[in-house]
Amino acid sequence: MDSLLLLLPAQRQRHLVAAAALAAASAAAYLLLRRRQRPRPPPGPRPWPLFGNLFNLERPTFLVAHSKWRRQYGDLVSFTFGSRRFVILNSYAVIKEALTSPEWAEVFSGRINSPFILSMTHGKGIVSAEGELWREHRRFALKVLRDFGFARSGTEEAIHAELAELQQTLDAEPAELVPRAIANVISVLLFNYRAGTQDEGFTDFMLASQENLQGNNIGRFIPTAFPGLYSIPGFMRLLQLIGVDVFVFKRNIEVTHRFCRDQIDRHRRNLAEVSEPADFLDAFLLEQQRLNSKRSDHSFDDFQLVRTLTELFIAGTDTTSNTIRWALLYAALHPECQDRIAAEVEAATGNSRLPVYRDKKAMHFTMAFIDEVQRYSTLAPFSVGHRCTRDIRFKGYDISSNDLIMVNLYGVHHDPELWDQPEQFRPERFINSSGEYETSEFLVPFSIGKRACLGESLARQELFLFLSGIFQAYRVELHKDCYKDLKDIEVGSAGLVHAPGKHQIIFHRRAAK
Ligand code: HEM
Repeated sequence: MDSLLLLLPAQRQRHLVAAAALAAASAAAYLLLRRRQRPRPPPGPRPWPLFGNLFNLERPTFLVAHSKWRRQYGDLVSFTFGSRRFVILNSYAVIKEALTSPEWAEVFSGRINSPFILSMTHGKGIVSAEGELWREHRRFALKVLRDFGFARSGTEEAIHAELAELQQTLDAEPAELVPRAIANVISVLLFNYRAGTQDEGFTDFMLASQENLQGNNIGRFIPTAFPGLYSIPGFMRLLQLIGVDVFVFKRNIEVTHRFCRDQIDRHRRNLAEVSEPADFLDAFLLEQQRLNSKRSDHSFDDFQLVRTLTELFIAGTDTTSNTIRWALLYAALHPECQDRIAAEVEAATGNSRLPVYRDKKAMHFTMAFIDEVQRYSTLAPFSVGHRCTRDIRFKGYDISSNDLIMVNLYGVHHDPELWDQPEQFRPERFINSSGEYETSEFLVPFSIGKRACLGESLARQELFLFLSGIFQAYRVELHKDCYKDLKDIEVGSAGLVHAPGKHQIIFHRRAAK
């Protein structure tokens, strides 16, 4: 080869050597670039072909992610389920950076883009919407609900109507009555509709919402986790036929949509007589009417309304009522807490009236107890799934816009670097050295950033009024047969909502002093 080269004129020799060097450099650069460009997802357990990490998903995953995976892989973890990758934001620092920093907050504000979910939601509503549609309707909902008195007396009135009834009846049918009372509060705000216990349509609506938030049957995740299988015509029906209930989510959504459509029809029939909106639905229809008279290309259409009502109802019922279930459970396990709350209510009200929201200023222990319940139980352990609106490189790892982002709020609330003995239930951690209630930056049950819970002020008001009102009237006890299952009760469900396991609370009426 060398001798052949020497036969060529000197200039040709130089050209050939230069060309060979160039080719070698290009090949090296190409290989390096390919290596660089191969996506580098956050670390996590090794996936199996086809199934991903299905077999690594010990339940409940949020407990594992917080303790085992964080130790093994760190603050950013990924795993796959089917063909979808999940990325867990696994520490407070990473969550704060992703959801609130000017650089990342907007990018991390997307929602899941699964074709199955989109076939039901069409990307409408607030929870499921993205971009300008989401911003416009989040703003509208916040304004309307604030006008109706989120955190003001309008809501207090609706809560008091339920509370007064609970104080009379709770010892009769407790498991059924608290969720119904909470559902009625949001129903009055949305539809100006308060359901009785015999209202079957409302009960179906409640149960369908409940099942979609709490259910953890694996079948319902299949169409989202395996979009490829979902798009094979008839495959989902085949799974359904062999007993895998892939359509439970869809059936429940249809029940909730039907209920909302009936409410819309009822309101529309009376709209001509409405000058001041009595509820959210009226306010939306009036806005729709106003926009219709100006232009046709607005986003206040009927399906957007159906989705918004459904989402507000679902988001506003099971969340608050399960937080109250956790609170009653911990109060039963720590009886001194309920006595201290009852004493604070008595000092504030003389037990001659129901508690009002401004009483909270003097009820330090009650506020600390509620914070501790929210920390310890963490009702939405992984928040609601987010998505990045574009492919990004974040903290040295690649995250695709198709990845589902899980925000490990449970991990934050049980992080030993942030809390002293986090596995102990201890409301006093929220009482400062002056004996006053003081919350913590690290308590984030409603999440943080642009997507943070829209109903936070309503939820806070409900938790305070319902709990202080219940302990004003009752002392609670866990049924003695439940103690043997206490561990399972406390681990609870592993759906979107973390609900306590099945148990029974007994209500004893407090003796009037
Ligand atoms: C104790 C009760 C509640 C808890 C713990 C809770 C928690 C949460 C969490 C963690 C999120 C997800 C935030 C995110 O994606 O980063 C959320 C979103 C949301 N919540 Fe709540 N929530 C509660 C009550 C309510 C109530 C009463 C309403 C009723 C109006 C409500 C309406 C919403 C809505 C509409 C969203 C979606 C916001 C958006 O996507 O822009 N929530 N909530």
